[in-house]
Amino acid sequence: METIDYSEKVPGLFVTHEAVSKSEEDELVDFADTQTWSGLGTSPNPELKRRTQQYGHLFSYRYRKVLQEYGPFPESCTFFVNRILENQWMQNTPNHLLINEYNAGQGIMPHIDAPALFGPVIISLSLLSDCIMTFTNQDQSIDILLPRRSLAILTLDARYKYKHSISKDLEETVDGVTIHRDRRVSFTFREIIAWEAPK
Ligand SMILES: O=C(O)CCC(=O)C(=O)O
Ligand SMILES: [Fe+2]
Repeated sequence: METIDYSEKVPGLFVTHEAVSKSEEDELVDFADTQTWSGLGTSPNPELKRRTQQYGHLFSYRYRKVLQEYGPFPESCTFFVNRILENQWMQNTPNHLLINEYNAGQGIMPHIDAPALFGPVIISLSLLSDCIMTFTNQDQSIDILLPRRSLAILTLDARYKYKHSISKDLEETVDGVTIHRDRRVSFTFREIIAWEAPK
């Protein structure tokens, strides 16, 4: 594992390479593929244009609030939750796991994860494919390579001031490195701090 500090480009952004091994990557993806995916017309969150799974709690994209507590994370993920705490990637035990699947040609629009609902650190594990995450802040746009099996750690400005997005492009270049997008599965761990935003 090696952590790259991108703070000079995007304050509060870190990327830890090889956060999981190849066999752990297989284990996590195999687990996800034995479970039911939602999105693309399937509830909950049928309106999403990509397939997702949620553990710990159920967040509704439509209503912008947490709807239900599911209980502990699946057994297959506990090794990684332990690693999160051992490395202090997050201070508190995550209570929400969002699995996103992006097939080639799928991305995610620029957004900031709801500041009122999710805690100060958002971490996202990239599996199966490299991708570029773009951080935008007013007129700045910074492309960051998230290699397969790396963990992106968003804190401070990277978490609260920059929007993050993933393009739909099948081929992209960052810092002279060209990547080819394939199916990507990400595991995003967050801490839910409130079920809905104060009115
Ligand atoms: O796929 C990722 O790494 C990021 C997902 C994300 O930004 C989100 O679901 O809020
Ligand atoms: Fe996000």
